[in-house]
Amino acid sequence: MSLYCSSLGTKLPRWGGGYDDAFTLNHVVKQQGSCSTLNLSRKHIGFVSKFDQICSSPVMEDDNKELGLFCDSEEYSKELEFGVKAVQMACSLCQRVQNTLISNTGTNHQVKSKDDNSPVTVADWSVQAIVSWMLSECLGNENISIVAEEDVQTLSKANASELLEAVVETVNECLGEAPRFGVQKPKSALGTSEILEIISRCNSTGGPTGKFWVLDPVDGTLGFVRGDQYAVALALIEDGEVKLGVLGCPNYPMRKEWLSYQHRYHRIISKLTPPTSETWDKGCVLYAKKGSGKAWMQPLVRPTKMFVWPSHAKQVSVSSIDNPALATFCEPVEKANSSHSFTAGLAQSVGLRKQPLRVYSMVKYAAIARGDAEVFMKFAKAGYKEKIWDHAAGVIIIQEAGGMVTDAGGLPLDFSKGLYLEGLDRGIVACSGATLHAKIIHAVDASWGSSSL
Ligand SMILES: Nc1ncnc2c1ncn2[C@@H]1O[C@H](COP(=O)(O)OS(=O)(=O)O)[C@@H](OP(=O)(O)O)[C@H]1O
Ligand SMILES: [Mg+2]
Ligand SMILES: [Mg+2]
Ligand SMILES: [Mg+2]
Repeated sequence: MSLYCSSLGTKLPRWGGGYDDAFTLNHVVKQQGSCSTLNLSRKHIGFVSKFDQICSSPVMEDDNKELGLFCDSEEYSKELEFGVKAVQMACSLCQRVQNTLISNTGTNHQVKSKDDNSPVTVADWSVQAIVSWMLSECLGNENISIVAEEDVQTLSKANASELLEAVVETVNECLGEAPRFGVQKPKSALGTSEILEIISRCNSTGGPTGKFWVLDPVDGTLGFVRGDQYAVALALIEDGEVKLGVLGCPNYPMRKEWLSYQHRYHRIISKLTPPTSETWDKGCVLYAKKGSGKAWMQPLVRPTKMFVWPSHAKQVSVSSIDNPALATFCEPVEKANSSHSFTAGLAQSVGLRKQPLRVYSMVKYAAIARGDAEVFMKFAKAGYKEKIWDHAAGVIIIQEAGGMVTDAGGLPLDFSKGLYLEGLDRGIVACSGATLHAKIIHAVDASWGSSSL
């Protein structure tokens, strides 16, 4: 493997490991055409200048070994690449399904109700099939273990043949597009039993050891069926720690103010910018790798365009606002999912003055990571156990973008205990910075006793 370097980057303002004299080495380009950015501390600066001098000429493999850095920076790089490709493909699938749902060309069989009355749609199962297929196909069948939200019980029922047919058609239509994302499509269309097997293969139960993926195929399904915000969330966990997060937000608006338009949003946007417009109006995929100190955002791949990894990514970081009066806090839309009255009390005691931004799905995590909001709080009813797929991708992306995510006791969320965030203290608090976070944690303690939660 040869590496080429074209420029020495800027001094980093912040360095996760505590170094204050670190640099970014930009544009290290592998022969295969994939790029990465490395963070180098003072002790590596000799190599940086060496790279700078040999600009555009190959670095010998021995140099790479000596640096010992490329191994680090390349850890999980294949997983990240195919995780992002899978989420990009899934977003494109979801957009098609949501368009048919809200234009009423979709029929009732595309949405079902689960035992807990929450909705599940053709898109939830189809995305789970696509991501499961992609990861197995591109990263090797034997290594893949996936924890995911959906199972095939409803789909396999005798009276669900129309639903199953719709899933098979949606999955194959999406796979037909695989070459646009740099992935070979299957030689022939996948059959019904194959698709059921691919979906049900995502039956890992997580835990403290080993490597597994965590997938929420459509997070905020309620928002999805209402033509509003939703997300596709994929994370990689190893030995109980989230290592990668990828969050697709197909309806994330170009202007943050439009986040609060809720279901009216879709109609407004389609009037302002018709889908044929050359200017892309909405949608992004965010991703981050543990310990990199960076989170990235890509636009969604436009229909008919080719996806080239990792081009067009832009770094995102959290807001610098730490004055509660200027901060925006977000929370779930549904009162059943988080107590609006408890967070209203907290907001008042902390001095958050703006109206809460109620948004479906992990788009709330995306809003914090992009710097469009400063606080996210969720306080579910007593007895509700938060699932790992509802948080893993969002947590790592906020952390790498410079923010903080803990439970209401100030402890990190524990992804090592299986399907649930066992031991979660009261609720989840995500903030752009430590000042706001400390104020909220303090306020929770002060008002918890008098709450009805
Ligand atoms: N009772 C209860 N309390 C708390 N949380 C619950 C509850 N029931 C479900 N869920 C999970 O909430 C996920 C959706 O969260 P949101 O933040 O999008 O909520 S909201 O729709 O905006 O109200 C939702 O994710 P999806 O099922 O992927 O949409 C659920 O996993
Ligand atoms: Mg969810
Ligand atoms: Mg879901
Ligand atoms: Mg669900």
